[in-house]
Amino acid sequence: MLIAKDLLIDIPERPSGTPLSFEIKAGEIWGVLGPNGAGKTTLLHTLAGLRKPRDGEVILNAKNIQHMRRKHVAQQLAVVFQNSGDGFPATVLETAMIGRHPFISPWDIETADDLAIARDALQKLELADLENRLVSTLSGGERQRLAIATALCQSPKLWLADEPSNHLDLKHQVQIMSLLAEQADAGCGVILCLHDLNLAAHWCDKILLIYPNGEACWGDADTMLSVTALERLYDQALSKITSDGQTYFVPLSNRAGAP
Ligand SMILES: Nc1ncnc2c1ncn2[C@@H]1O[C@H](COP(=O)(O)OP(=O)(O)OP(=O)(O)O)[C@@H](O)[C@H]1O
Repeated sequence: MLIAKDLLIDIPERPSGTPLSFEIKAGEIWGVLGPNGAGKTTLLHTLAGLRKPRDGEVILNAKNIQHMRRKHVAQQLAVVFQNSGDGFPATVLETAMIGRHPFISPWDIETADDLAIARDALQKLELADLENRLVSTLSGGERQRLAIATALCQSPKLWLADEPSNHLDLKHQVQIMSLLAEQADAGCGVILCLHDLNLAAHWCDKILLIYPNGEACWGDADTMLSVTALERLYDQALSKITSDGQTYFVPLSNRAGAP
């Protein structure tokens, strides 16, 4: 679905690091992990064709994404940004409908089907009651769910989401990750930037670790999520706990009584 071919992301004044060569296949969930500033967002935007790579290519369904029209890219791929600004004043429903724009001709307006898709997405994200509210009045978690509802309206084959659990309470974190897993089960490819190692351990099939010096490595989640690799990645001592067959990573601190 999406192939990175000898890809070097372009972070000004930083060495190029490891060329990235991997394929995100239908049904896979990839987690991108790394400390603040390592380049996760830059990688996601490069994979989405929003930033030019320093070198190499991103191939979306057999075409170089840099040579594709943005509308054609948006018909296949949705991006959930880390912080979606307000832009111009719009209601929740109007914002969700933006997800239908790649499928609407320049002189056409949204159809009843588009409206039904948007309302269905708002329902799934528990935002139906807020459809007439201005986005500027939403809480952080509601905005995040709206960003995901808008992406859902795009019916993407590929999801690129930058910290999709941002601002979400525990129930909604699980709900969003379940939704993304359902999308993967239905044949989508999913790539997520994550700070939560436990979400990564529970939901991701593949992991890409990206270091501030540009080094990177990737592979199956089981092998990538080792304490040694993660401690080096974050420069932070960790403990790994297994309970009911699930793996959890806990940061260690020196505070008395802390884990
Ligand atoms: N236009 C720019 N000029 C110079 N440096 C930039 C520019 N854009 C981004 N950077 C730097 O590139 C690095 C990677 O940023 P990026 O947002 O990709 O990191 P990240 O891994 O997503 O971080 P976080 O976990 O904090 O969200 C950062 O050090 C950032 O300051």
